[in-house]
Amino acid sequence: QNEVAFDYVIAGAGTAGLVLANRLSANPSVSVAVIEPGDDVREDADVQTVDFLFSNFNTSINYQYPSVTSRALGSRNLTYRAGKAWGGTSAVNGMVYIRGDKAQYDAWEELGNRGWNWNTLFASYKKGEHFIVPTQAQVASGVTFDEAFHGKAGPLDLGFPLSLSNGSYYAKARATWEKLGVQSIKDLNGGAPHGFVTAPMTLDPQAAVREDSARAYYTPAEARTNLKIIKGTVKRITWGKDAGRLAVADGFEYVSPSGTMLEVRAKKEVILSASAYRNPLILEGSGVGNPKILNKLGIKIKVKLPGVGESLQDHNIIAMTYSLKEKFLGRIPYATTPTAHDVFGNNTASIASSSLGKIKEYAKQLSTTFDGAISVNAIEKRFRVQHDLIFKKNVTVAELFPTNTGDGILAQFWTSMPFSWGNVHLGSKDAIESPVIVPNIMATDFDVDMLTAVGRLSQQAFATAPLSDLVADNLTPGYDTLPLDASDDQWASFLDGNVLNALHVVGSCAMLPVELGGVVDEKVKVHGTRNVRVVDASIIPSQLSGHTMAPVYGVAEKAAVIILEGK
Ligand SMILES: Cc1cc2nc3c(=O)[nH]c(=O)nc-3n(C[C@H](O)[C@H](O)[C@H](O)COP(=O)(O)OP(=O)(O)OC[C@H]3O[C@@H](n4cnc5c(N)ncnc54)[C@H](O)[C@@H]3O)c2cc1C
Repeated sequence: QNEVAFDYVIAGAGTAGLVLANRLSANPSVSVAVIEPGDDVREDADVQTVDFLFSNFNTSINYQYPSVTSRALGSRNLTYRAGKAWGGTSAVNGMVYIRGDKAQYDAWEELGNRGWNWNTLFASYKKGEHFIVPTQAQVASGVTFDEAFHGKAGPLDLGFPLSLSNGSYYAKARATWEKLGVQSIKDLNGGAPHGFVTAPMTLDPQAAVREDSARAYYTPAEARTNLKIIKGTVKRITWGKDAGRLAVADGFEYVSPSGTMLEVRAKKEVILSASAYRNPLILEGSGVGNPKILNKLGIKIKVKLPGVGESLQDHNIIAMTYSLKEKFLGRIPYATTPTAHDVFGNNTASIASSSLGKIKEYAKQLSTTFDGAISVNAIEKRFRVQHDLIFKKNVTVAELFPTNTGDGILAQFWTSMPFSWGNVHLGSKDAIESPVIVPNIMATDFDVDMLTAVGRLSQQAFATAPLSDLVADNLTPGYDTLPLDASDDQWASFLDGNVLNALHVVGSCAMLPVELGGVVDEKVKVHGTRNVRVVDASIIPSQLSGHTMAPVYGVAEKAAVIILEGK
């Protein structure tokens, strides 16, 4: 029992982990095991429902990781969440599927990852996707789409809920956004998401069931005898004999549900797909990371890799609530994705130039936050690429996404490419369940200005006809607290008390060259190792607009091909 061997052993049966499990085990002569602490929840009613309203929060299938307190947030701490189940976070998330801008993917290649660009990822997306063509009734309720952007033969169902709101919300929101200069677009998943549109979701519309990675990728592979999910929590990588200067993994040590420590052997490779929060903990526990941190924790160094756990990037989110004069039934998944110009208007050029002038200062600050783990120059290079995306390549910089609460609208909005990044590390040698997360959000004036401007745009939309015709009142924070003409100071204090992490976390094991703070190379292999790969949100090197689940599926599809090539 203690010495089972498989070709590939994957830590985590989450969003990415089960894509790999399916693709790697497609060949019956390749054996694959996945170690996962969560359960099979494919028949759990709270998971299946497509009426996501945070129903899984604070349940046993939802990790809640408190961050350290943050001075920039008036000493609040934040809660980071993720799914603990087969399917991982895809089993508990909001199901909204948005890929982001072409130029954001091309930047991955510009940063040193050959072959990782929009064109290759677009092909991976389509390979994984089973697009369900909307019904006439859905089209009548505002669904538009471009079939050329979608795959038809993949395992992942993508569609629109049948319970789309049939009231006047869509038409009014669309007209208001057009009045504000944001045009409606047909489909936001072709690399050009700028506009207003109904967003697709990972679901089976007819059955009204969530499509998570367990249903999409594990169910069709379940009968394979060469694929096994083992219940347990990976603690560390076990090492064999080095191959020259490269460390060689020979398996994982993991904790069984009864608390026994067991081992599983990997004949070829181990793969970490345990999330952006947990992969750094497994690497550090295995001696891969920043020597300063490992020494403090009393962990023997196997591979020096200072980028492990750094550059954790999220979106910064705020929600306001509005009561409506009419009640709507059903979902209103309408995304508005503005560019910097939509957000800053005539101030765009001056904000572009003042923030560019401060880039070095931002990089210095962040390098200090990271205790020098990534150099000022490396961060500055990454920031310049991001700044160009925002101001030269005109990618979308924010998203405004309403949710129908039944009584009114939860108007969420977030910024997509902040310059304040955090980190996540192991707190003590054995604390593999408890990431120490430093959020460091809102640490630059640019991030505050950007979220303020997006917030003003959101307020303006709800105050502009014809959408405003539906609005009865702004319930939170209320116009007394934050009037339509609120000053910068009023906004700053509102943000201090209310900004949250959007749970779109990437970057803690970034796919980048070592000099830029990278953890894996373009073959998704941990630098300095021969056979340790990382595949999930943690390797995404720079933030995308939209959400993170779609990118994780695309990344995992592409990574599976690379792994099978064996390079
Ligand atoms: C509440 C919420 C709502 C969201 N809504 C959306 C949305 O609408 N659209 C969108 O695109 N994105 C959304 N996201 C984000 C998105 O779902 C995630 O970015 C994405 O699913 C992450 O995939 P992953 O493979 O990186 O990690 P996960 O899917 O989290 O998989 C990690 C897996 O590893 C397991 N694991 C953890 N530790 C260990 C260990 N030590 N050993 C073995 N296994 C381990 C976990 O149990 C889990 O199954 C949301 C996130 C949250 C939390």
